[in-house]
Amino acid sequence: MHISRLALDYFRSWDHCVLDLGSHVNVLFGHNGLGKTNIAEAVEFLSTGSSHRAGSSQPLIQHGQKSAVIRANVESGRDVSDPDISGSEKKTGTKPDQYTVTIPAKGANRARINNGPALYLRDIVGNIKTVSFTPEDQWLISLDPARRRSFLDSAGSQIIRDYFRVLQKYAHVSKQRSALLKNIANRRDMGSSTYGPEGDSRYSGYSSQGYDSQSIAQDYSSLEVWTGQLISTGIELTRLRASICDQLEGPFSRIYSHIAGDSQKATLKYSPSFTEVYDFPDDPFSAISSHFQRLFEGEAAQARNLIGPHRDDIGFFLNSMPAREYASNGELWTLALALKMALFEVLSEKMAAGHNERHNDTGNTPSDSDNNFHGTRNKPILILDDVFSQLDIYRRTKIVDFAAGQGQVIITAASQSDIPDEFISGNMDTHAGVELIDVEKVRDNTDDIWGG
Ligand SMILES: Nc1ncnc2c1ncn2[C@@H]1O[C@H](COP(=O)(O)OP(=O)(O)OP(=O)(O)O)[C@@H](O)[C@H]1O
Repeated sequence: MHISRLALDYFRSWDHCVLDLGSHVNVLFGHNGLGKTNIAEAVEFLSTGSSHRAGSSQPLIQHGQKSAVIRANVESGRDVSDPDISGSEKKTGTKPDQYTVTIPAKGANRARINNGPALYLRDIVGNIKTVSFTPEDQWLISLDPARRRSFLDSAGSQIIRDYFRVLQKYAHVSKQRSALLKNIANRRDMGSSTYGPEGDSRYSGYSSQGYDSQSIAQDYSSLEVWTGQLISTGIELTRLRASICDQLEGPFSRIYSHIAGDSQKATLKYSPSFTEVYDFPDDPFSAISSHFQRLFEGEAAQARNLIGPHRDDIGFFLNSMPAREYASNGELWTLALALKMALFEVLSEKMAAGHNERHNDTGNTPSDSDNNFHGTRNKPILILDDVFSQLDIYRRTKIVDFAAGQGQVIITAASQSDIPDEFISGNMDTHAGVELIDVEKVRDNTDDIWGG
């Protein structure tokens, strides 16, 4: 799988840009602040529906614009006999699929494949598989849990088809519930006297001033509804995340030992907020519901959801010791590299399995062109965003070795001298050549030459 052409309109610093990419190594170079990472980020967003640099899609839209658009021609080497993934027409050639994603300042993100119907972003997330290595990886294991959740979400959205939908639903429910808790907290603050209609202890703490018993009852029943939805969606998300961690753990441990030496044992452990999903696997709902009841006073006082998958984490252990507390900087880096490489391996296996399934379904044997494509077709796109200037020679070599013989690789660097020689000279075990892309020239290219 690779992107042969990428076009951006009003995406971050780009007014318009059209960029042709090669099927193997693409080196995007140019001075600081030119927009290289923005290009890599657009590919990441197309793939995962999120960006490791932004908590929402708002910063992706150029200042002052109403929307941003990402378009990509995606070559997946689909057979002539494979159904068109947009469902709109039967393909008769090997034309790429054209993906278009529109990110509006207001309203839901929209997507389209070829001339198919308008879709939601969630309908296409995970179709284009990518794994990004970024300078921020050095903090992935050691700093705040939000980074590890973001990794889990990016991995989950690509490994499990339904993951992104469940994640979006959970985010929505969690936002509604915390807004309601804020209302409750505000109303409680409106006065000091305690109000308890018909002596119902559930309402203790509510103020009687400016807040009638009907509103209190309404708040309370809304809270029960949102709590129920938070629990059921949260259980679903927890189970999906547990499955993602299960799938990553084996490759992660093996790859870490391969890099750091056989005596070094690294493990990872999913640490869900809803521990009840493990403690009461048959019926976690009632146990979590009781937990929420016990937390009500705290939630109302702090006006936020105190438990749920938005508090999840992954623990990393090195020789049974928690890596956050014991690992050296170098080891933390290596753990992150091994984690990303493990994701790459899991995604490659999924792609190969999907490819074989399609052939089994159609009864077709792979064509010659398919066999030629096979090496890159079943590999995610590898994004190496400004990593080489940050890495020591040992880890640089590990990444170079890893990228050799993979599918499409998109590398960004401020200077060509940051790129290891192996990439520039193209003497790796490559399927195609190396494209050197001067981003300054891309910036100059504002004509709309998108041809599809
Ligand atoms: N929403 C936005 N609207 C306009 N400009 C933006 C927006 N978001 C980011 N930028 C600009 O994009 C530029 C950064 O681009 P990017 O991070 O891609 O640079 P880079 O070429 O990767 O640089 P470096 O080599 O320093 O990493 C900054 O000048 C920033 O101000």
